[in-house]
Amino acid sequence: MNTLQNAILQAYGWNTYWDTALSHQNENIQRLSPARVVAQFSHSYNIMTESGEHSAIVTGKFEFLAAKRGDYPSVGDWVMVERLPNENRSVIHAVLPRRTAMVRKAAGNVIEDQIIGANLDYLFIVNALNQDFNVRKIERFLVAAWDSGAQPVVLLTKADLCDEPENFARQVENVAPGVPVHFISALLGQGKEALGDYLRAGITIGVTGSSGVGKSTLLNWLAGKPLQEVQGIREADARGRHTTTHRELFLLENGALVMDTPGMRELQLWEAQDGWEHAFADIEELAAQCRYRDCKHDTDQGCAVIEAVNSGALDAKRFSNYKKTARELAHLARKENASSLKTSQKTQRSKPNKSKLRPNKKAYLQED
Ligand SMILES: Nc1nc2c(ncn2[C@@H]2O[C@H](COP(=O)(O)OP(=O)(O)OP(=O)(O)O)[C@@H](O)[C@H]2O)c(=O)[nH]1
Ligand SMILES: [Zn+2]
Repeated sequence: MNTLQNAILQAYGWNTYWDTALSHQNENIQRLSPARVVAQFSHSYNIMTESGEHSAIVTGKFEFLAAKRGDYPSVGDWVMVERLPNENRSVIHAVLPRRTAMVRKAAGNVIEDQIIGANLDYLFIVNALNQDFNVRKIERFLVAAWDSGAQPVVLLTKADLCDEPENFARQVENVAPGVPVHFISALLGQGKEALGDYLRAGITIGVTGSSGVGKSTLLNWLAGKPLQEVQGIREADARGRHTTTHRELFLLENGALVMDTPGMRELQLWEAQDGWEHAFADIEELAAQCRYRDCKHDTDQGCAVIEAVNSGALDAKRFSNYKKTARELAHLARKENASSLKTSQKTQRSKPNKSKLRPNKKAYLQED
């Protein structure tokens, strides 16, 4: 069938990009049907197929071949499935290569990447215009956004509580040159028009920000109704009772898709070397002018960064956040090296790119 003509797949974001991506997969994968993951449970998924919502599990072979947590499907992924005849169930054979991915490194004894949202076009970074306003937090969410490949957009909510929002916007612009900043008041219903640029048919948007900044309020306001109720397709279960389908990817009336996963709500620290360099590009630029190439920016011995802090050209707080983030990333990197060393000693046969967190450009699991 022509997947580009299917109204459901199209509504969930299937387009020529994905059609081309699929054409690069092998024939066994091409024979399957595409579907998008709309919710994730511990051992199963809800997916949107060309004939509506199904529950799904991965095949035994998929499980066998999966080397790490990030190989498994995640909300927002396009998966290739076999639909079981006369049932609202499917089995997942493969994940199409992710266009963007929000990756969280779970720091435990073993570092495992966790995909908390796939194929986002935009990441809305939400911060409130009250005493919770925190430009350092925005900086860190930006690292995550740049690293994921999604385009960041800063939304300053609760604008009704603030007399001079422009002051706050300037602070954001200082740490995030070029990143759009918008004011929102869900209370007064202000600021929706500016979001029209992002909320377009087939575009997927993630929402992140600390607890209480107004994410749920924002999402419900954008949807026009409480989201879980909007999308909660009521289905009869075996006993004939009604249950509401759990969702983490929602289709709004204007055609945009919004992702609201528990993991994305409160991002921890990110494995995010690339994103970090991008978020602190100004400091990296200064660092290039330090006298010593391995300058740690601790003493002012020819250190261009310290010099900039002393002269006021660089905000001391921004510099301290830079150092703090650097230390945490270094700590995670050490842990990762230690754990991948352990794994390779244990198995002796190395699986490709095991410790690499960036998404592969090939489908995670290929049928033979
Ligand atoms: N004054 C004002 N209050 C708002 C606005 N948006 C949200 N709030 C309030 O802020 C509080 C927190 O809002 P939520 O939407 O629950 O925040 P959240 O970010 O979803 O919080 P978590 O669910 O903990 O992640 C609620 O009491 C909202 O009514 C706004 O635009 N103006
Ligand atoms: Zn230096």
